[in-house]
Amino acid sequence: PLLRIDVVTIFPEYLDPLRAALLGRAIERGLIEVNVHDLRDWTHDVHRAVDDAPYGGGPGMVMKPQVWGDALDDVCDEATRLVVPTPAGRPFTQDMAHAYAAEEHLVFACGRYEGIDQRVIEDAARRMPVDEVSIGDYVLVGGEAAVLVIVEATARLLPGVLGNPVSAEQDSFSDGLLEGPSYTRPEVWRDLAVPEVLRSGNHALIDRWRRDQALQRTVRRRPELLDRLPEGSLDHHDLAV
Ligand SMILES: OB(O)c1ccc2cc[nH]c2c1
Repeated sequence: PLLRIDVVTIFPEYLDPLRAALLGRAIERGLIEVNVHDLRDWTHDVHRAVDDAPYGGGPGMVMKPQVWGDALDDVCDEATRLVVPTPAGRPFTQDMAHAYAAEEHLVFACGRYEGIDQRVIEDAARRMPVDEVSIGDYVLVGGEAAVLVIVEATARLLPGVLGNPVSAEQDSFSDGLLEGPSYTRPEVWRDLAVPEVLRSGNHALIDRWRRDQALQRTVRRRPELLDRLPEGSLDHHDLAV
């Protein structure tokens, strides 16, 4: 496969959606290999315990290092990049999705409770690249949903996974602006008409209109993205928006 993915979790069924739809077909076609492992297969006790009380006190439980260490010893190999979703992680971005799409083997460690004993990450980092990654400024109950997001954003960049190949430059966020509105038939729907310009056939005008819409939307919803635009990417038309 172009990319091998292993996921370690106490809720393997949470990753079933990876086998549906487009990604499912890419797996069937051998473009991507996805293996999901139940962390409890590496527990040592009759209770199959994966968590314990936190040193220093505080609420909740922490996931045991021994269990994670044994699991990652079996699942990771020389080509692995280990990805650990956590609210305390580096923000996951489209650039990181491209970097992950270029990897050979990704292993995702899904935390639950208050997270995984930090020594698991420290120990792994002695042998392989490790990324602690956040998919956004909100807190989930576990890393599994974050893995679904990261895998989808990464796999769609692989050649052959999507029907129409994703041209990176057409991808939203690639010109640094948000995508503007899209329309299809009928021309009028619930007394709402499609903007005239889109039916004009004047493609220079249409491109200009679309860029204006993208700019206006970005100014309104994500003004901070404008600071990150490469120098000179806004022309005098844009600045008039
Ligand atoms: O919001 B998150 O990205 C996230 C990731 C992992 C865990 C583990 C316990 N809560 C979590 C939240």
